Amino acid sequence: MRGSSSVKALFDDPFDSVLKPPPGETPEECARRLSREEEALKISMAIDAGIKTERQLRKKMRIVRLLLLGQSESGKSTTLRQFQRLYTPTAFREERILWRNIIQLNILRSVRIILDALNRPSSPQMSPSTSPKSRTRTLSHSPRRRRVSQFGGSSEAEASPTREYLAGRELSDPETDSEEHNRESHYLDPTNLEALKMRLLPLRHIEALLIAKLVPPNEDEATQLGGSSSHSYPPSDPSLSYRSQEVFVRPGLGWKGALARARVHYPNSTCSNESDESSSSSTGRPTSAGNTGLETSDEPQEVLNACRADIMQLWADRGVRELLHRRKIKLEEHPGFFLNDLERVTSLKYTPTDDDVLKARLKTVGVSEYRFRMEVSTGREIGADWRIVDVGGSRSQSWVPFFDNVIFLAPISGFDQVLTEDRSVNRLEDSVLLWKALCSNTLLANVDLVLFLNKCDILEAKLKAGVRLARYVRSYGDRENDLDTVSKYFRGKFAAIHREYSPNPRKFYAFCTSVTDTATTAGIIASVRDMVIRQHLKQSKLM
Ligand SMILES: Nc1nc2c(ncn2[C@@H]2O[C@H](COP(=O)(O)OP(=O)(O)OP(=O)(O)O)[C@@H](O)[C@H]2O)c(=O)[nH]1
Ligand SMILES: [Mg+2]
Repeated sequence: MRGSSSVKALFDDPFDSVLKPPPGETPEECARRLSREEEALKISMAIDAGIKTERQLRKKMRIVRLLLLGQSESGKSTTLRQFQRLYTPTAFREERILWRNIIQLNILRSVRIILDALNRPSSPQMSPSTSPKSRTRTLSHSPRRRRVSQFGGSSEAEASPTREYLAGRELSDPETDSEEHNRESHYLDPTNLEALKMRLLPLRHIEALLIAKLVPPNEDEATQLGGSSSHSYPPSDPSLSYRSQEVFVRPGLGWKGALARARVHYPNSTCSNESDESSSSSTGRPTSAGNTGLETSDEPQEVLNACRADIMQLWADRGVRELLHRRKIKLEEHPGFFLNDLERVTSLKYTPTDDDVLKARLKTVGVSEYRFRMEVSTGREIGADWRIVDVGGSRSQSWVPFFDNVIFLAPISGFDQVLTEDRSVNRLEDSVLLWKALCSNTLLANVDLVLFLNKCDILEAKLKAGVRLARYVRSYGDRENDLDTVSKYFRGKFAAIHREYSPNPRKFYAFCTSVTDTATTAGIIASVRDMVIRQHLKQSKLM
């Protein structure tokens, strides 16, 4: 069968009929035809040569592949944004407006944390009625649990949380009392507090609206509410599970596109006062209705603007500050904290600045690759095409093993904090373990590692506020408790691990960074870029 079909194929060659000379061709016609064919062949060969040259050029222009690693909240996506800001400034500027929705979500999260603290009874050991300081002089406290709505709306307005709030009036705390803040702040009257909480109910609707806007329809799993962050260490109160969920995106779903396109229709848009914990995030999630939605695209900003005075009053309230302090909730240290910028960020004409975009928090889950060609000339043409891979931080080490360069981010300010995903693990300890695993990875044996000892600004603020590193890192001993000494100490420790665990001797670059700071980070990123390009040139044997 096979033989007969191949013989048949020879006779049926479609080229035969097309290429054979036309019947009755004269010698002159034949000469003209051959000349035309020769010309066509020359053109075809020129095109082939062009393609070959272009291929060779592309081969020469190596693609820079850079991997960002580090635990969740270490600053990987922020570092990526810094690259974008520096080397694709036009795209970065154009996308700034899309971050407004993320910043709105960040504000809503902060407000939710405060309201949850107000609505939620504390654990017995944290309550003022049982804390040693207050045992003799506060109101009695019932730890009975109640159902509360996400944004206020307590069904038992006079239950224990309000009492705890009131109890704060009778307590004095040296840390909060001495602050300048106390001169201006005062305690809200309980009735006013309840009224304020009610006025903030529309925020619940707005949060659901924004989540729907962020995620296209039918992709419910793409954006979820994850755990809380920035718990103090050691975890003194296991019941401190205030609802501080966080929105996160999976890569490749184009959340920016979704934000740019979506108008949202919320079927039951009245703000109910029912106490349903799950209503805003999952079951009550509004559905996107493309551009036919009822809401204006600016509705979240309008609502935030209308609630601005109330949010400011809530945040300035002395009772709230004391309650948060007792619960060890350091809101200012949470990523995406904008409550001190409310006047500006809730104005109707607000457009995020570069700094706002870097400060905003949007958790990444999974592995996302950002491809770009540097808009800004680097002085060398080679290595203009970059692929930066941002591995959504988790403690799992499922990162892609083959990369030319790796930046590892260790947020050294986390020495007194625990991980969001495992509250029994200290953040610094986790970073050290990840670094050790990275250094000893044989697949990355020939890759030079870059270490960013990140969040140095937060570290400095902590040290200046009197938090002693030696309390958490015993080996630190009685060295000076200042940024310079502490960062040198950390650098030495990380360098020693690198030396000990690297399969082969290799170079090691360490920088103390605050990647939200544009001025200092620009220089560091330029050095990293040059270093990465140099390495590629070396690998291409061009140097
Ligand atoms: N103050 C300060 N904030 C920082 C610094 N680096 C990052 N942040 C903030 O910390 C938060 C977390 O940073 P991300 O870049 O989202 O962290 P990530 O490593 O990508 O985290 P995942 O997406 O969970 O893996 C953001 O709100 C940043 O603005 C820093 O050096 N200083
Ligand atoms: Mg990220």
